[in-house]
Amino acid sequence: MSALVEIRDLVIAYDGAGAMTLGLDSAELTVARGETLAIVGESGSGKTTIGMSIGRLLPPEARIESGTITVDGVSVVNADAEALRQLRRDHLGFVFQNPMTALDPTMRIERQMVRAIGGKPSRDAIAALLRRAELDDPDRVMRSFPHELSGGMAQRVIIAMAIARSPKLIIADEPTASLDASIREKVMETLGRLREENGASMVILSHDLRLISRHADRVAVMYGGRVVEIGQSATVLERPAHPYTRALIAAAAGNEKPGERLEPILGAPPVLRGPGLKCAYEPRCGIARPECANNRPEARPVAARTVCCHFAEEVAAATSDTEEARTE
Ligand SMILES: Nc1ncnc2c1ncn2[C@@H]1O[C@H](COP(=O)(O)OP(=O)(O)OP(=O)(O)O)[C@@H](O)[C@H]1O
Repeated sequence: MSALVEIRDLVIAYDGAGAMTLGLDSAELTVARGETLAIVGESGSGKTTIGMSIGRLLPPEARIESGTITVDGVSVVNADAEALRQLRRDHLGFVFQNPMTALDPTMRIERQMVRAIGGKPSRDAIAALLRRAELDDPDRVMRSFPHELSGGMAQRVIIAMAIARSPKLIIADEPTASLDASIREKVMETLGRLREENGASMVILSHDLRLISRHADRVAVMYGGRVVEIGQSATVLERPAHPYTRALIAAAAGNEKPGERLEPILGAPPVLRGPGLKCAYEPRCGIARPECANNRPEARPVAARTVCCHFAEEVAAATSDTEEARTE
């Protein structure tokens, strides 16, 4: 069966104050049916741009320069206003980072749920949906205004809204980042369970590598507006083949050994003013050679994943040696 989402050679530009910035530079991504795919990368790598491009929910200053995006075989790039509305309403569900800004502060939850479900749902139907999102006093929640709920409860309301029309794809942008650390895992579990019950796919945009290692089937690592490594979560996160993925893991909180400090990634991510002609990571890369500054690496299969690095075999071999030494 074909992939649910296919993004090919996508170039998106932002027209800012006097300068053009590329948000995506020939990005490629597929989301399989029923899978959970996490997109990771530093701030500015292009996660939001690629995630929001799936529903063409980009700000007005964004332009799709070239490339294709299809969801369930339908072109998102060429869709007219009505087709787009239908796609967003019937096939996509969104969970954003901050539930308090996603909810309307002036409206009780019941009315907001009615809008999300569509038609004239009964109170029982709304209560059942809230209960599925593990809100055990749905009557009280329905009567409440958003500010009367805790952050975790508000995010569960957003999750209930996101799955209300049984979407084929849930796009979750840092779904637990604004929540208390103690409830993040539980909210993620609810989201994952509802995704599974609905047979939907999910794309999670996140900085939290530990969270996604537990909840994503595959991981796409973005850098400089491209997916530079993509594969099964365990493969990519335990034995990275791109030097940037390796650096991202070494810099991730929770990965420090006792008495050791995290290794920050030196330098800053690029701000792209045009299509890259070389490896965008080259100025920060510890193993860069002249070839990296002269030729842009294209995506290719290496050690059971797809990676854009001229020296991916070398990185993969080094990381699997380290992994073996650690498990011996
Ligand atoms: N509205 C905008 N106007 C101009 N440039 C933008 C705009 N939105 C994003 N960009 C630029 O596009 C590039 C990709 O940004 P994007 O927001 O997609 O990254 P991100 O990985 O989602 O970052 P974050 O984790 O901070 O959300 C960056 O260089 C960013 O500065």
